[in-house]
Parts: sequence; structure tokens; C-alpha cells
Amino acid sequence: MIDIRNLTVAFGGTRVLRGIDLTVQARESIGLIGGSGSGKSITWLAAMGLLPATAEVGGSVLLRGSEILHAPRPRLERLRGGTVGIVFQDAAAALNPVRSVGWQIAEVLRLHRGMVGQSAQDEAKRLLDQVGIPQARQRLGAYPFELSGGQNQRVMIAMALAARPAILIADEPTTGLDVTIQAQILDLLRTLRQEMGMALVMISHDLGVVADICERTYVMHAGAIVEEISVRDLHTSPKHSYTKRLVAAAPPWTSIGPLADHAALPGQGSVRAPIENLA
Ligand SMILES: Nc1ncnc2c1ncn2[C@@H]1O[C@H](COP(=O)(O)OP(=O)(O)OP(=O)(O)O)[C@@H](O)[C@H]1O
Repeated sequence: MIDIRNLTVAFGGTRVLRGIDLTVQARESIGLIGGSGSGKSITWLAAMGLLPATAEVGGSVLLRGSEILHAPRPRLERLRGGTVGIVFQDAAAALNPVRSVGWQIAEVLRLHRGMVGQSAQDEAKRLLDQVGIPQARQRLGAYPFELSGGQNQRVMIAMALAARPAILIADEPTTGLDVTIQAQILDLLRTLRQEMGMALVMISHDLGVVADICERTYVMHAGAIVEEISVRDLHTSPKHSYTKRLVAAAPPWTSIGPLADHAALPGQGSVRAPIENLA
């Protein structure tokens, strides 16, 4: 689906990405984990051609076999088109404050699927239903400021899904939300991936989140990938010292923490356990 080779990024001669190699297969769920400033977001922004022109970008990014790095914008938009959906961390900042959520979803439907009028409204309502917004028909007219943080995050996911992407990139989609809402959003992403057969890239500084939802993960440190590891092997065979430190620091109740049920399979949602226990 995506094949990134030797991706480099520099700003004003200062290197922030040092030769990233990364692949995503159809339908798989991968993590990109690392500390603040390690280069997780820059990797995807560069790969998708979303960095400002001041960024010096090198390497190769194949999307379904076609080179998209440095592709002219119309070609890039055509290639990227409905293939890749992106969910950012801060929904409140990413959504347009002066347009209703129904309008914003309908706009994606118009651009990517040529839908207009009542059929776009009906599809927007169906998408809000799908991401778990109650009273979806009435909510089409709501503005982002009228919704909670978790609901805005769901709207962003609905917008990403509206283009029917084959791959969904979620950049810290639960940061800033309280733990209960975080667990609900992770559940939603897990369910949607299964229902829609999408690949999922989960970018997070939280190893528990990645271990909960992904099958394998890349570990980033200081602008480089230091390890690629299956989530199953995180307990037993992390090789790089940075990965070992991440595993050691994982909260005890997560899929990878010391109290984890080691028989649990990745993606089965053990991060939910403490929330259920607290309820
Ligand atoms: N527009 C820019 N100009 C210069 N440097 C930048 C720019 N954007 C990002 N950087 C630098 O690139 C590095 C990687 O940033 P990136 O946002 O990818 O980190 P991250 O791993 O996603 O961190 P976080 O979890 O905090 O979001 C950082 O050192 C950051 O300061």
C-alpha cells in the first residue's frame, strides 16, 4: 500500500528525519511510536506531501506503486485522493469553525465521491451514525463549538472515512481526551478498520495505545527508526535500548505493562481494562 524508502527531511539545513524506511500493507494496522520531537508527524506529513515548501525532502514514497514524493500537486491529489484518510490530534483546530459538521462532511463527499444534494446529506448522516454520534440527522447542522472534544474527534474520523480511504493515518487521535473517551475512540477505530478493511497507521507517544490496536510497530528516536517489532514480541524481545525503556515505562494495566495478560492478543483492547474496573 505504502512503501517509504530513505525518507529524509531538513529545515534550513538541519536534518529532522534521517532516512526512514517503512511499509504498510493492505489491511494491516501499524504503529509509529516515539517521544516528542522524534519525527513521527513529520514522517507522514512529508510522505503525504503536506509539509511547507521550506522543507527539504528526499527519498521515495510509493503509494500503491506510484511515486508521490515531489509529484505535482494535481497528480498528488489524484493519487492520494480517496486512498489516504488522515485524522489529526486537535479536531477543534482542524475543523472549520464557521461551517456545520454536515457541510464539512458533505464537502468531502462532493470532492471525493461526486455526491451532492440529498444523497450527500444522507451519506453524511450515515457516517455520523457510523462513528457513534447520537441523533445524527439533527447533528448535521451543529458547529464544532457545539460539540464535545470526543464528538469533534468522531466528526474528523467521519470526514476521513467519507472518502472511503484504503488507509487511515491517525496522528495522536486521542491525545487531550479523557481516558474513557480515549478508549471509546480506540474502540471505534478498531471496529471501523475491521468493518471497512482499511489499513491503519497509529501515530502515538503512548506504547499502550499502539500495543492495544496495532499488529506491529516502528519505534522512532531522534529522527530515525530504531526498531520495527511485532506487538506480540514487545514483552520478550525488544532489541533497541530505547524500545526497552518504552516497554519498562508502560503503565502496568496496558497490553504491554507488567500486569498485562500476556495471553491477550494485540488489538483486543486490554487498555480498556482499568476503565471498566473503575466504572
Ligand atoms: N516547520 C518546521 N520547521 C522546522 N522544524 C520543524 C518543523 N516542523 C517540525 N520540526 C521539527 O521536526 C522535529 C520532528 O517533529 P515532529 O512533529 O515530527 O515530532 P513528533 O515525533 O510528531 O512529536 P510530537 O509527539 O511532539 O508531535 C522536531 O524537532 C520539530 O521541532
